[in-house]
Amino acid sequence: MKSTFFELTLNVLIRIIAGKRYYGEHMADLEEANWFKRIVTETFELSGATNIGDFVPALKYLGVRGLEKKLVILQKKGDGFMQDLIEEHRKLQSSSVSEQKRKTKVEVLLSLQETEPEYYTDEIIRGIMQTEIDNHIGQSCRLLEESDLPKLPYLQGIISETLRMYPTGPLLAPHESVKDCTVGGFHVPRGTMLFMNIWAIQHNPKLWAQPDQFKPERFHNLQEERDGFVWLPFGAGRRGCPGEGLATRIVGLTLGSLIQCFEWERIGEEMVDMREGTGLTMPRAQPLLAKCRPRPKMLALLSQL
Ligand code: HEM
Repeated sequence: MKSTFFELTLNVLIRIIAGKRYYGEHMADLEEANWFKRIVTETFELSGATNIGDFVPALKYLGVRGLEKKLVILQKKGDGFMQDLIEEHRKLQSSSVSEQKRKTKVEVLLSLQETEPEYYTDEIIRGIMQTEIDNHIGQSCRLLEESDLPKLPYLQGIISETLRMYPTGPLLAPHESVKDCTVGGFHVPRGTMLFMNIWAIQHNPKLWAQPDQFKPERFHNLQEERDGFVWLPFGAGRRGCPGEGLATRIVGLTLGSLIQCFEWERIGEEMVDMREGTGLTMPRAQPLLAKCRPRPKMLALLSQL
């Protein structure tokens, strides 16, 4: 499932950015797809790595800057990739682009560049595109649509409960205090790096009844979990995740469609291994393998896709 979901995620991102797809039918250049995949994979690997220089600053002066050097090289690769996309769109724009066509993000940014060239430089456009990257019923005669999601509270509960027990970013992103402050009686000097252990908050038995049990129904009508800062898989506040709306829709639509269209089974008698591996986004220790077959009632619809 991991490689399939990875390809889906890359397709969603590149369709928003440049209006093309890398996997499945009507795919663009395979070499370009692999290059994009490598940049995204490396970004996650390097962002999850510990920079020893952050904890022992003296090492920086001794020249131990391995991670920093790798990040600079990665930034250059990302810049090159984005610049190629910008050039490709420029060429397309100068040929004939129908006004009716829905615009990709690069097209919108390039048209802004025409009106405000001082602000929307190529460098700014590359930065905006990359931020997006760093950072998605029953059996009926139609496929699940985004507009169905608000009517599916249990599906939403499954997603919220999964993000409670297995938060993708268990320590959120590192934050730094801009000035001295006092939090819960503790003095926090300016420039302190803060990690929020949301894994611990979301498993705290004082806040959650039977925290180690998977109970999607606990989220039924429970908006206050969010307001009480006890459910924080997307962080909160000004530096909270700007992709939350997109992510919850894509995850809801993907999971809902997989349940709607297929019957799922484990590959053997053993329960699914839920142990956690290491990495920035808390991957599974063992990628998920599962068996699926189309639901008989969905065969006709699936064969038309
Ligand atoms: C299930 C999917 C996702 C989860 C669980 C998630 C979670 C998070 C978390 C925990 C943070 C750090 C927040 C903090 O430190 O307070 C974050 C930041 C961020 N996320 Fe997401 N995210 C998801 C999907 C996305 C998507 C789809 C995008 C963009 C298309 C995105 C873009 C970003 C960006 C740009 C930041 C940095 C925000 C900043 O520093 O101001 N995320 N995300």
